[in-house]
Amino acid sequence: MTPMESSSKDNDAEADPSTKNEAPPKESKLPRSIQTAFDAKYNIVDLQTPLNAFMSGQYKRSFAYHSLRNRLPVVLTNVIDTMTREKTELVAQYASNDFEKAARDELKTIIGLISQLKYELQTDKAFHNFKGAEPDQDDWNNFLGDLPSGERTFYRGCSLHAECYLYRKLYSFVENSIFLKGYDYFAKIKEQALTGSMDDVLALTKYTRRPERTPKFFGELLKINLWSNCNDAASDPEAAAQMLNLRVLKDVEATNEYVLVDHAAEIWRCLTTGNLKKPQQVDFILDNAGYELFSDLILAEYMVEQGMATKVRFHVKAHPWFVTDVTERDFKWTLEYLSQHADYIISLLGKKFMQFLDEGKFELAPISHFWTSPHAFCSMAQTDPELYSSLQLSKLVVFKGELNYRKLLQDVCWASTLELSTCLRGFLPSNICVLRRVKSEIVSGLAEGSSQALASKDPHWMVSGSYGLIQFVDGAREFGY
Ligand SMILES: O=P(O)(O)OC[C@H]1O[C@](O)(CO)[C@@H](O)[C@@H]1O
Repeated sequence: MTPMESSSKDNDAEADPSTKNEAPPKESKLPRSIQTAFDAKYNIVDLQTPLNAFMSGQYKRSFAYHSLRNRLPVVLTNVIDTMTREKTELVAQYASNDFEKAARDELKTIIGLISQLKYELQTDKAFHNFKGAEPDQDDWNNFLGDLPSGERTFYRGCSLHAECYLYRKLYSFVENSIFLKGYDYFAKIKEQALTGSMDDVLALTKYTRRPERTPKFFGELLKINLWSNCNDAASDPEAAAQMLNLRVLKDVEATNEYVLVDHAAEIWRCLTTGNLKKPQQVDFILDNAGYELFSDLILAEYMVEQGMATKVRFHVKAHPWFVTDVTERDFKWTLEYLSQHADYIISLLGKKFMQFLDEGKFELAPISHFWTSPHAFCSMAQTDPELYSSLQLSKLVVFKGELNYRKLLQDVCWASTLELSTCLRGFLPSNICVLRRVKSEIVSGLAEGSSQALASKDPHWMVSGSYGLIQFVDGAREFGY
């Protein structure tokens, strides 16, 4: 992969190789000699991701390398374990008695395909075309075909492409099966993410039953929402303790020092000015299920009840994705679960959300394969003009989480001081809001000197998940929205 040329240089990226872009090496379990042999074999260079380059596994000191080497193989192993563990249950659920043996054999084949995928990941093999009945097959195959030949493998390519490819391939095995179509190997993890957080859910419910229409309270809700993205625990124990959901609710202001950019006032202004008699739609590009989705629903409820939105549209993933991302089934399951909960106040709220859905105050956007494609968002207007136009109808598009952020920034390590609006490279269907915990070396819009100061305080600040961003880009300034 060729680093993108640019004259601008982020000094902190150059100053100390042990700071800005270093992955957390302490999590590696491999002896040094084996790692070295691996690195030599696959041309891994002992560098951080250069400024203006795509994130890629070829840079050993990057989070991308760490993810490909240590995290993604574990994801695949866990899926294999889940399928093996649930074999009997799955066969009973998906095949009638007559087909039990055939279903068992198919499951075995799928497990074999996943092992093969893991092997390809671990030996930096080339991406393969999709050859089944995938509805988004043409788009994927064209995309893969257009990649420069040197960027078609897991470690040589942009890590956004590699990760998306991995999750898409994984689903294709189930999707192209005879018996297991529709099976979500991540479903139980997602359900547990909610059922295991009911104390947090109850606390947030109580916290938000006082309808304060003030910018201050709205700002608090944005922060609560930002920190609700907690599937990857922060590595800094002090920060981690601060970000526990209940702790956040106890004292939201105490998390301020971890919010690196806070554009809450602009977001408030965007939703409370203009012709409020006209219908006003807000779109949420969702991230994770569990407590995070619950806090999305709470934020959306607030927007609707305070007249900031007449409708909130939720965009979900077309299939299991990045482990905990919300699919349509997860969304509906969540509302169902809440509405039937034994706690009266939670069940009332669940029923209220369902009623919002019936009344059109909440809406599930049509399923789009764009969100599970490898494309950066700057290509949306060309690759999915329909989706782009539908977002143009929105007053505000809220992008949740790390992966959406990486796609907004094309997975490029821009200089940390570059404005978000510049990094979007023309993607601006409407006003944009970003709520994101920083988990990889992709960032924008920081004040001069800020990344250097953070790096000297915590060398892992970019990958720890301890810091967050609440960013806003004003679509009106560009297009008179
Ligand atoms: O759920 P989120 O916030 O999108 O985080 C998932 C992302 O974070 C990472 O764990 C770190 O970048 C990636 O593997 C993945 O892109």
